[in-house]
Amino acid sequence: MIPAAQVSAAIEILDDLAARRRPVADALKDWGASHRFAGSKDRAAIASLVFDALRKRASAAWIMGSDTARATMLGALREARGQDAAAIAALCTGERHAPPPLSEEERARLETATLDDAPDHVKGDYPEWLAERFAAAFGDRAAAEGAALAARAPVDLRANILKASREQALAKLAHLAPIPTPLSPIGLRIEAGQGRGPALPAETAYVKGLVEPQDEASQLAALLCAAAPGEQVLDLCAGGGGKALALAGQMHNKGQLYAYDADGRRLMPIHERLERAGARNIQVRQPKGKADVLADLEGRCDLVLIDAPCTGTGTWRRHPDAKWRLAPGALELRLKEQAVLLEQAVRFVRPGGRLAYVTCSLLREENEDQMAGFLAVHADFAALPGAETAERAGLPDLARFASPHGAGVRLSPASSGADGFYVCVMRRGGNAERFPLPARRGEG
Ligand SMILES: C[S@@+](CC[C@H](N)C(=O)[O-])C[C@H]1O[C@@H](n2cnc3c(N)ncnc32)[C@H](O)[C@@H]1O
Repeated sequence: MIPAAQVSAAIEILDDLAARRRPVADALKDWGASHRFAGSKDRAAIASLVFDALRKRASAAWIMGSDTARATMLGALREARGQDAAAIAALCTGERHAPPPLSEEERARLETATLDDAPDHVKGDYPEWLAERFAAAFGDRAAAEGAALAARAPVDLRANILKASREQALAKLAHLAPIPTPLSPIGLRIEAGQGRGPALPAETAYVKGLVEPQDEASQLAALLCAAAPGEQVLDLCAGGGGKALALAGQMHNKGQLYAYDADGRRLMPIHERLERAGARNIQVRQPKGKADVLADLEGRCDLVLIDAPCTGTGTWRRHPDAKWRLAPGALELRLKEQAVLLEQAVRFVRPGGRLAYVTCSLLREENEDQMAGFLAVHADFAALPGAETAERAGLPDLARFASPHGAGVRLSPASSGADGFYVCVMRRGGNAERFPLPARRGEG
């Protein structure tokens, strides 16, 4: 397909999304099924255009003065890809499946429209209903934070230190030109291009378990829990096991990690991942109807991790359709689930043990406010200041990400280049001496 035809296809898919309000992956899949002539490179290019249009949906519509699929795509070619009016006009010839030519108004807008007078939620490409919450989280940096969440994300990998050091993983993947991540001592980064990312499942380093895909912020969230070899750890929301695998690495396969999730189906990928990673200290606890499958862990855990269900506002770079599909009701639901989980976790934390609460959200209600609510009724828990959490995890550089709004550490793409994440480690009253010092990081 010629590039202009790819743009036409992207506009068609954006139209479909607007009409049916469904996940972008479904719309792309359906388009592929009904256009079998399109090869994998074309599909990847079209998907990339659609994703860019979704990332910049509000700002593109603002500069074009319209929120039709065509206007959004044309505006995004400028806003996301830096194409000028002449380059966009050259695509819109109306010939051979190309979009129809630019109207005079479209051309003028592409040449001169600016975001100068746009409100923050347009400058930052986030939903208007979240404007107040972004302002509460970031003050006058809300638009800049939103804009960073509307950029493309790099591909981050975690070196699986059970099998290889970061240096060894970098060498094995040298043909992909990875660089070390700036904050995680075990991360590798492959910068984002416009096309397809690396075909990771075909890489020997991946097949052999030397690396796992994991955003740098998610790696840091696990590292900040400072799980130590020999500990008893419960991952209460283990899902596909991303954090559990990182924790097993920290523990050097020593001690025991219990991986549980209320939704047993979400645990399914974990078994194959454990195998590949060579993680031998993880016991998967599958939910079994009403049975209390974690009863034996009561009061025994050195560390309980809640990787909580959340709005995912911190991961919008990777899921740009999610920000427009997020509804206020979903936020309310997540807040309730988080509060329930915090209560459920309490019974497993031994005196002197830690409770780590993690979200990939940037909203205060899901983070600092949720912690304040919990701590207000659990006097036996105390939040470690963000700087101390960083220090104890052997990552003193992260002290600068201590949340300005309360307990915990907050990362965002604008502040750190990684996804948005929030981590709060709390200690339960008791023998503080037993809080172990972290193991040395990065050992192969
Ligand atoms: C953010 S995801 C976990 C991601 C996972 N830890 C990872 O790193 O790949 C949140 C998980 O919490 C689970 N969950 C929600 N409520 C729960 C509850 N009350 N008890 C246990 N798990 C719950 C969901 O099923 C979901 O898999």
